[in-house]
Amino acid sequence: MSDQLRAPAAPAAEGLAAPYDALLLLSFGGPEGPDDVVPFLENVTRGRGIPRERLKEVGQHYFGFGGVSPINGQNRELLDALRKDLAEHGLDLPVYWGNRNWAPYLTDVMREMVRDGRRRIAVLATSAYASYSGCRQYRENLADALATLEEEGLELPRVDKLRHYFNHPGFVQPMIDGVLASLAALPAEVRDGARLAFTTHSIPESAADTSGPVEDHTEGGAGGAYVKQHLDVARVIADAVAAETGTAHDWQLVYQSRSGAPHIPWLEPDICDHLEALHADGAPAVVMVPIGFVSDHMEVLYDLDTEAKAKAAELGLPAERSATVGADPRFAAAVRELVLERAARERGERPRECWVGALGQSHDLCAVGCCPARAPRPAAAGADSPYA
Ligand SMILES: CC1=C(CCC(=O)O)c2cc3nc(cc4[nH]c(cc5[nH]c(cc1n2)c(C)c5CCC(=O)O)c(CCC(=O)O)c4C)C(CCC(=O)O)=C3C
Ligand SMILES: [Fe+2]
Repeated sequence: MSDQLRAPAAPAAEGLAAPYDALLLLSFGGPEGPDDVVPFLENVTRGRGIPRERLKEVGQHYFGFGGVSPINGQNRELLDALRKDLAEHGLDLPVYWGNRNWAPYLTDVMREMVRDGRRRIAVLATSAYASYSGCRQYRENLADALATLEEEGLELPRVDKLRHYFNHPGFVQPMIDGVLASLAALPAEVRDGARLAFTTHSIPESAADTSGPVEDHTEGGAGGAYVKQHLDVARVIADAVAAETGTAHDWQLVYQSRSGAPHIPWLEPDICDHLEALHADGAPAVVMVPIGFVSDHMEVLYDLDTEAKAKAAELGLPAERSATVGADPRFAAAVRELVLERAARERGERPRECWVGALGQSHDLCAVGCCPARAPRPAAAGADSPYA
């Protein structure tokens, strides 16, 4: 474990949540039974041009698990962990939960918050990195919800989206422990030679290139913030694992869960192709580390635990999948710290920065042009927000 990771929590953790009077957990949503699957996929893909074949295939992933996505259960566990952590720290901050694609829907929850008298809302999205899907799209969802409340004549609350937490120690440390546990679960004779395959959601190369602040967008498709942030986290985890085990495991960042039309380039290599390459290279074992996912989403249960594990078995390659952060108490504590440090900055104070790796602390407010959409739409909680 590096010294940086041992660092105590930011002093902001002792502060108050003012000006915030509520915390909103903003997530993707998922089906809770077979009848939900098709309407859920229609919600996800409305206007996004995903081929029918791909939708049928993804529907089968959900039906294979009884039509139930793990994501809502994971969010309920996280809510419990957050409420427990806040209560233990004497913070009387109500926590709400709303989704982009399934009940409880964001707009309904925001309406409830307004009726409960909430005026200033801190928002935690269940996506740790910069990208259109993981950041701006949530900001568009917030703007849509505010627009609806405005039409209904309600007084609008102010919403602030908490910064990207990919490099927060409370997000990274549980994953380091997860990798150590997966290495320990491998047969002793292949453990030292095991490779680490860090995985995240593939996105279109064009979306990757334009992810993050404009000054981060690089010429020639070398990748914007999305790839840089994942590489940073992967390096921190690999270094910490090497320090703990005394063995430097070769590692690579690879991708999973590609959708979209085949002629459009998405980030590669895919995890299954990577497993073949590792096998051909004589790797004795692999640990798959889903750093791109906050909890065990369907992408983790199907694309890694089902499909990639089957590929590894076919190759005779011992493979483990390490744990996602989920409702780890250290992550719940990190969320509290994110709220309190932002609250302190909103009050004009300068709380100590809290991050690991090489990229530094992420911005509070997305600048104009950050993670642009293909077709520009209003987005809240950024420099280009039409709302206060
Ligand atoms: C970067 C990223 C994250 C990580 C950040 C974050 O966590 O937000 C993420 C999360 C998720 N994606 C999810 C599900 C789906 N994503 C799809 C489609 C797409 N995802 C994309 C990107 C991402 N997605 C993209 C560029 C598309 C193409 C269409 C488009 O441009 O929008 C489709 C359509 C079918 C398909 O094509 O796969 C489904 C069903 C679920 C729920 C899983 C569960 O039920 O547990 C979660 C958490
Ligand atoms: Fe997705």
